[in-house]
Amino acid sequence: MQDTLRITEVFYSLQGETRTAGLPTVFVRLTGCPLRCQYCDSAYAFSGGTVRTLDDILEQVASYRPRYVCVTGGEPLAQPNAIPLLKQLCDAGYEVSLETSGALDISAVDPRVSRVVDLKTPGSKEAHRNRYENIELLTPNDQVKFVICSREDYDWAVSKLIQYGLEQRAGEVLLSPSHHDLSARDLANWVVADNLPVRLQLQLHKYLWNDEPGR
Ligand SMILES: C[S@@+](CC[C@H](N)C(=O)[O-])C[C@H]1O[C@@H](n2cnc3c(N)ncnc32)[C@H](O)[C@@H]1O
Ligand SMILES: Nc1nc2[nH]cc(C(=O)O)c2c(=O)[nH]1
Ligand code: SF4
Ligand SMILES: [Mg+2]
Repeated sequence: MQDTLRITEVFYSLQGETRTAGLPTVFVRLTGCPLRCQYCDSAYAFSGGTVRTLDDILEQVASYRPRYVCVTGGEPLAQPNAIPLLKQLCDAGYEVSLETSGALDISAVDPRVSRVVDLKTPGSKEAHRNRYENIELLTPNDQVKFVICSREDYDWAVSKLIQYGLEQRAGEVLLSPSHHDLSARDLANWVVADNLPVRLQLQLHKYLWNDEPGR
């Protein structure tokens, strides 16, 4: 029996988020998530999907001849075979990133992978799922993200930034407005007013293609 994963979609687009925003990237979206963030834009990946072998997934990724590959979901780390998938993508020579909720242990992820760890804010309604042990594992190859729904979420994110010295641990600290909840302009103005050591990130793909799946 070959290793398999349940997959919602594999597609080639422009990375809309994180430090590689704007770069052509293949996305591998794994099916299923144990969280239910109130803002989730990928709820179509909670169920369904197709069971595929790792070899089959790697073959489709290779067909696009990409430089960057992003493994996302759903929650990728909810499937144990996400770990060998990430390793094999690195072995194939891609620059690999992983989008994760931060609710599951990130320690087994190949160190070549840039782990994008979302610290869930109170506005997500899933902040009780944060696994704070993950913070100690972060390296400059990793990124921490806060999706901000309100001024209260922003103040909470600033307190976590200071409490854990996040900008010393991770290569990037990203603040993203929750799409439909908060204007990017308000968040931008708060970041400048407070002179924060963070990067504002917008979801570029939503400006380009709205909220279509597969983009
Ligand atoms: C769909 S999740 C999949 C990976 C993983 N489950 C996680 O939450 O990181 C990918 C990223 O999109 C973010 N996201 C989801 N819905 C969003 C929204 N409405 N506005 C801004 N970011 C959103 C998540 O917070 C997460 O950082
Ligand atoms: N273009 C594009 N960039 C993305 N970056 C992270 C995404 C995600 O859903 O995790 C995503 C996505 O869905 N589309
Ligand atoms: S953890 Fe990620 S995929 Fe799961 S509900 Fe939250 S944003 Fe959506
Ligand atoms: Mg998305």
